[in-house]
Amino acid sequence: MILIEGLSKSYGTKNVLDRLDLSVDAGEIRAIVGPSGAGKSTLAQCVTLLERPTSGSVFVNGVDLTALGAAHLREARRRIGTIFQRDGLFARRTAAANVALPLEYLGVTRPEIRTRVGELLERVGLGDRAGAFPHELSGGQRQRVGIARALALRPSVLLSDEATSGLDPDSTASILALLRELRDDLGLSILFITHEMDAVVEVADSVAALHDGRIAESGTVVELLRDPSSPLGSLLRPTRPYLSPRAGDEAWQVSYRSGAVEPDWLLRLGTRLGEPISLLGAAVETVGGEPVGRAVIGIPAPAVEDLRAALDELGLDGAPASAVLRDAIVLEKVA
Ligand SMILES: Nc1ncnc2c1ncn2[C@@H]1O[C@H](COP(=O)(O)OP(=O)(O)OP(=O)(O)O)[C@@H](O)[C@H]1O
Repeated sequence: MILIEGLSKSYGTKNVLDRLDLSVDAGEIRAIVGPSGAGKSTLAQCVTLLERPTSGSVFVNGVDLTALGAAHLREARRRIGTIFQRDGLFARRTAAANVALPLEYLGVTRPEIRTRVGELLERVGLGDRAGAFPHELSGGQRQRVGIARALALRPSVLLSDEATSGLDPDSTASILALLRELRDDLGLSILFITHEMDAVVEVADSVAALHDGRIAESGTVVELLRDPSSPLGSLLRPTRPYLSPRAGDEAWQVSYRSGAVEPDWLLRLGTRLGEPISLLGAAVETVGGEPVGRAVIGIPAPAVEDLRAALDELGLDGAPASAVLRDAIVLEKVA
């Protein structure tokens, strides 16, 4: 697991990370989001200590990397695999030879390398492309080779910095599925840095938004999506343009508090309030196996007073749509 405590990083007078606390458990994918320049890559580099933190500690599997000397740090880094947006493969080496590289550096014997590389390429679904050169592979396949290479030294932690950025939707989906497999099969702690909110919802268990070098908001993806007042939740699944409410109606955003919401809740709400409720927009989906739903509904003004209690009875949370959208826009601008 990764445990980051009070991590600060400055470049000269510029404070990029400011007393940041963060953890990623074994078998957890934790996403880090934030706009360009928020410090996401700096965070990844501080975890491997490629950038030395100005202060604070980085524990990987209980060992404080900041306290290690050069030799022990080199050894500890083997437990951390990294994948980046650019696959970083050597063009003149085959897929197999690229994956073999970390093992060669370590002096592993040739027969052992052959066996291990075969296993790794199978693991990432490229068992039949061992002899292919990078230019003969698709972007998604090259990224898979990069992942196989990152796994060569059996890391317990994987840092993924924009690994799906620039890939086509199919390749992105296959890389995300592979990351989930690695989380589940190998129990990896995966720090997943991205600016792609759909990828976060697709793959991450939890997510933290970086803002001014600190965590502005964090939580499990499902919790955030279920919280109608969460700016990060609204950033993950932005409310799409919705229909205008009828004259005299107010627009409210509601969300499922749990998976136990009855599918005919809209009808029940109208009956309970004795007023016609209109559906202005909705998205209901399964995230990490959990039902998650958000909708914008139009409520006749006289019914608003009873609305919260009625929503509560149905297992729904609600907030005026304008306030939720305003907060989300603020977070998007500042984060
Ligand atoms: N070696 C460095 N020296 C000085 N400043 C740096 C250095 N590396 C990063 N920075 C600054 O630190 C800030 C955070 O950069 P970082 O690359 O971590 O952001 P990011 O959130 O990963 O951005 P992006 O999404 O564009 O990759 C930026 O203002 C950047 O200019």
